[in-house]
Amino acid sequence: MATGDLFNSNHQLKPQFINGDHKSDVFARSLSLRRQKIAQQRRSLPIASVEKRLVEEVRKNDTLIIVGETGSGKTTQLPQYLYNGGFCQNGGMIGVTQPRRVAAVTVAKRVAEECGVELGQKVGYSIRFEDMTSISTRIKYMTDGLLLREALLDPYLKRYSVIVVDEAHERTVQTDVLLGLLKDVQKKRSQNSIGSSNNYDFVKDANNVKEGSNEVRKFNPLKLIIMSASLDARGFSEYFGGAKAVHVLGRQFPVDILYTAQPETDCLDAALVTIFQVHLEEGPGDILVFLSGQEEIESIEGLVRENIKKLSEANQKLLIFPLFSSLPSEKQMKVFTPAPLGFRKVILATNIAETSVTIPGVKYVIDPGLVKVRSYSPDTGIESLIVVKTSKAQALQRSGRAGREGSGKCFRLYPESRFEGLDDSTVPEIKRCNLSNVILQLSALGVDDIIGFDFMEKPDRMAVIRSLELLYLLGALTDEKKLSDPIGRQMASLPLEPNDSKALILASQFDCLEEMLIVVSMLSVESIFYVPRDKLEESRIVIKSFSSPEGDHLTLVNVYRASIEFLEKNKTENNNEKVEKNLRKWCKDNFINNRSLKHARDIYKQIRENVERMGLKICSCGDDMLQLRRCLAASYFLNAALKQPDGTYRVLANGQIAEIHPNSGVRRTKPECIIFYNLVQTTRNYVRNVTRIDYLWLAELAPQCYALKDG
Ligand SMILES: Nc1ncnc2c1ncn2[C@@H]1O[C@H](COP(=O)(O)OP(=O)(O)OP(=O)(O)O)[C@@H](O)[C@H]1O
Repeated sequence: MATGDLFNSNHQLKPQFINGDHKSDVFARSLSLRRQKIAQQRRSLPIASVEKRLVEEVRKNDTLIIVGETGSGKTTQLPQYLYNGGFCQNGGMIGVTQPRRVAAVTVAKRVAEECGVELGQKVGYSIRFEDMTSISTRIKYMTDGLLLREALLDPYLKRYSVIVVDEAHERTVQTDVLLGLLKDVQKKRSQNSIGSSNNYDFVKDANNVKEGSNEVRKFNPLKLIIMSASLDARGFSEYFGGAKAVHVLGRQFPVDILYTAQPETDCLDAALVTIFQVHLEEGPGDILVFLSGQEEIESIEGLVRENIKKLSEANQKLLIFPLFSSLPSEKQMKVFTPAPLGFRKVILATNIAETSVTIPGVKYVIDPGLVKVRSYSPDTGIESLIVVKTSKAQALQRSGRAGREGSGKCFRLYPESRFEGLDDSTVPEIKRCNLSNVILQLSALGVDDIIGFDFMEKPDRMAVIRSLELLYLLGALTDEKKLSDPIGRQMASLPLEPNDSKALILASQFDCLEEMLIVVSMLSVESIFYVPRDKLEESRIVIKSFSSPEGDHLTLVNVYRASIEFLEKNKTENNNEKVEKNLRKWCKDNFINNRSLKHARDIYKQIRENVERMGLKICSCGDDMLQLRRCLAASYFLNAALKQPDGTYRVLANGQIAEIHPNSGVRRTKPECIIFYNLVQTTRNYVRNVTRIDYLWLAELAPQCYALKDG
């Protein structure tokens, strides 16, 4: 490896001496030490002893199922073995899908480091709104949803010689759709194969045949690998026509599993007690706690902070890091930085840290055994999040996060008898979610018969019908259930939920696309406002200055505009770092989550590029937001609700009763008729992100839904 490569690598090291000529020497030496350590770690992984055999199996089988213990090295090593085994010759790529963004990003970083290359070159990642790849990328980690999107532009996925579907046991809705699609792509590619499966010489011209041309396409066969630590190998093998399954035996380090003697009634309290028990009684090592959501994480965070203060000074060296999906990625990445010497990290995470992720330093896992999942009722059309028990597969993945760099311990906050009673695997998401996005994407891929699509497990018929109805009402599907042109096609090309895509398309007709881009971007991130517990009253007054009496969507526009105005004013600074610093202060003073706002700005930029490419007219409605409200009514008409005499709201489309969420700016004024962005079900039904509309607009702007019923 050339020295230049070493210096380009994406390492975390900092030289210890920084004066004089020693600087680069010391730097190179510590880098070389780290590389030696990594090489040695790689060699000691259980999967290393079967490298040759695995490559051979992939050569011999077009589809292979690989089951191996957590931490055995599947995710990080297999793609490198295949690369070295010649599967990327002449431009083919190895694509590895992950159910979660954080895993795709962190694993890509690690593999780039292991290969000694700069991230984004030979090894890269691609997730929604973030592409870290280049033409040189050969090993690409990505979310399963992203590969689905790629299939829209490249139905034969011809850039890929191998696709690895990692953590397939999670059975996210995207994984399930992807599996059906990959099966089909694989069949089509082998029918038009340029040679045997052993031949991995990509024939350039054959792979560059234009879509839709009459030329005979010739492709390399697509190698497909399905991988997990806790897989129902038989089910997957049957689905793939008796595909071969191989097991990688052994784990690198043992993990002790401990259970409670009795069931715990208060899981949060049990988690809190266990955190301090580990901190005060166990040896060095970081703690990873699995919690069901942001709310639980924030409440435990507060409690841990309070309790730390009660400890002796020597014991106060405990650092807390939250980790959940709506946390901006820079903040998520902080979790992966080692704690300073003498400190212990406690990471409070949702199940985004459950699979594939290695958090350096973690030795202890605390698992209350609960997880928040999507649940969908085809009867009401309401999608909600509910907390359920994990499956055995999930419990296994969680304990697998300890013991990655040495032996570990996992504290399950329930008795062993409960573990025995858990389901083996999680109910596939496709059985419990709104399918409109999936159907839209499949329609764009030419799959019109959703019920007949080769799913590993069929979705609920009623859920399919509901989603078809929604897409039809949005104008995305024709009477024949085919993708409409241009609306449906345009909607499918945007990386958003169907409702949001439709809102953008309509907004260009309502001359408020500029504002709708802001609304959709701001709604794509969670919690634009950040309110510390001890400043509730002060924050309320400040936030009110952005607040629009007409509704929360408009408030979001106000916040965004104010931040842009602030940035414009500071432009003269000519110093980006200073501008960013000023903006951070501005956000802090205004109780705005700086990271969320930045994230929203990035998303805005990307969707704006998308709609520009589609040729939509971008106009601003200025200060008169009437058009924006009308456009919201025209797009989110199924989320319209009317005030009831008791102050609650009745959702017109399905009769559900809900209250306006306490965080909404119109909770007090209670408009007669509202449009909301989402309905969440906790102990009560709450509608969030609410804006006032005129009831009469519904029949005018959404006659397909309201003219007959209420006209
Ligand atoms: N970012 C990292 N920092 C330090 N070590 C890492 C990192 N990523 C991976 N490793 C090491 O490589 C080992 C193998 O990780 P890998 O993700 O390939 O395993 P896996 O078999 O895919 O596990 P899982 O099923 O849990 O995803 C880990 O146990 C750890 O020792």
